[in-house]
Amino acid sequence: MSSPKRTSPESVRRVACVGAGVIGGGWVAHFLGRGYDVTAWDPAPDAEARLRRLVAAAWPALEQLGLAPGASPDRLTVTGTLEEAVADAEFVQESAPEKLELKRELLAKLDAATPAGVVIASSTSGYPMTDMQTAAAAPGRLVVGHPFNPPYLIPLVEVAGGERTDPDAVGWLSRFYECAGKSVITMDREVPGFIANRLQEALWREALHMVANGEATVADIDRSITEGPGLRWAVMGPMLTFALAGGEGGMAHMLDHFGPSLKSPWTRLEAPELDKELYDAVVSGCDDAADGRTVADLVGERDRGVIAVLRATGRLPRDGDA
Ligand SMILES: NC(=O)C1=CN([C@@H]2O[C@H](COP(=O)(O)OP(=O)(O)OC[C@H]3O[C@@H](n4cnc5c(N)ncnc54)[C@H](O)[C@@H]3O)[C@@H](O)[C@H]2O)C=CC1
Ligand SMILES: C[N+](C)(C)CC(=O)CC(=O)[O-]
Repeated sequence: MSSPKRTSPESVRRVACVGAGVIGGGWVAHFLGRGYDVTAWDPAPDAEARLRRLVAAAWPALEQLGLAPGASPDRLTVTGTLEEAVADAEFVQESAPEKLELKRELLAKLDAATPAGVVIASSTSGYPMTDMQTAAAAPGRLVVGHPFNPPYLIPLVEVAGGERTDPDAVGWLSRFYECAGKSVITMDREVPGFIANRLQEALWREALHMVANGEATVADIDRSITEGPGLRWAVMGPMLTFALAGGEGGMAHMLDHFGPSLKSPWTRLEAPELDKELYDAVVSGCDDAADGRTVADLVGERDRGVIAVLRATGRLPRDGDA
């Protein structure tokens, strides 16, 4: 079967956003800031007013991030029907409520209304595309593109196809998001919750246990992250952060020293077996991620980054402040 003709990711100019709440509206703001023409459709009676307020509120942040030439909120058209929104689209982003049956029906409708070949992405927070593409006539162009709130500020988007998704559509979507200024993780298989939401949910689950047991207050939970590991995570992910906990010995020393604590009652989730395969994958993964940077380089980078985050969040005076 030959691949359908679609505009190259670099040449896309017209984007449609279907569902314009918190995330759909955030996508609209992002694409407008990047200089695209955006059409949007949402069935709620107050959707257009809400969307235009969201875009206006986001615009100062978009200006600070740097607008693309010609970018303007005036390039947003809110349509009266789903069909009008997607009629000329070169890419469609679906951000309707997280209900499986609704997504199935909506993706099938979008597939029927969108020009052949055009890729349709779903913002779903966790449904595998295999479960959502069942009713579509052309499921090959349906891909998950999971953003983070707000999509105009948080760079990450996770891309994953379903069993019936055409691999070319996955590759196209990843490249398109890169052209649109996103930081993309392309997954080669479906994992419910993708990568980041699985990590977030593990933390969230532990937090809820502690609140339910009266072991920590909601404020304790939040401060334990914003004044603790969260500051480092903005600079370096949990893997390299813990590699630095091993000092000059890096992740291997960290695992030898603290690996056995995986089995401690620190977590209420079941721990994986720290066998040799996992040990080696984590150690060599950290070496790859360091990409030639020494421990001293990484320590300097982390420290400068954490100080910048402390300044940016007003916990340290900014350069030039009295
Ligand atoms: N809120 C968040 O932090 C994140 C949400 N997501 C995902 O984004 C999607 C949208 O979530 P939110 O924006 O938070 O929800 P929301 O409730 O803020 O917005 C949903 C919008 O969809 C509209 N809608 C209702 N039925 C529709 C239909 N049949 N077709 C098109 N639009 C319809 C609603 O009027 C509403 O404006 C969900 O799949 C969610 O899992 C993804 C990342 C983060
Ligand atoms: C709460 N949530 C599961 C909808 C969050 C996300 O999906 C991503 C985010 O913005 O953290």
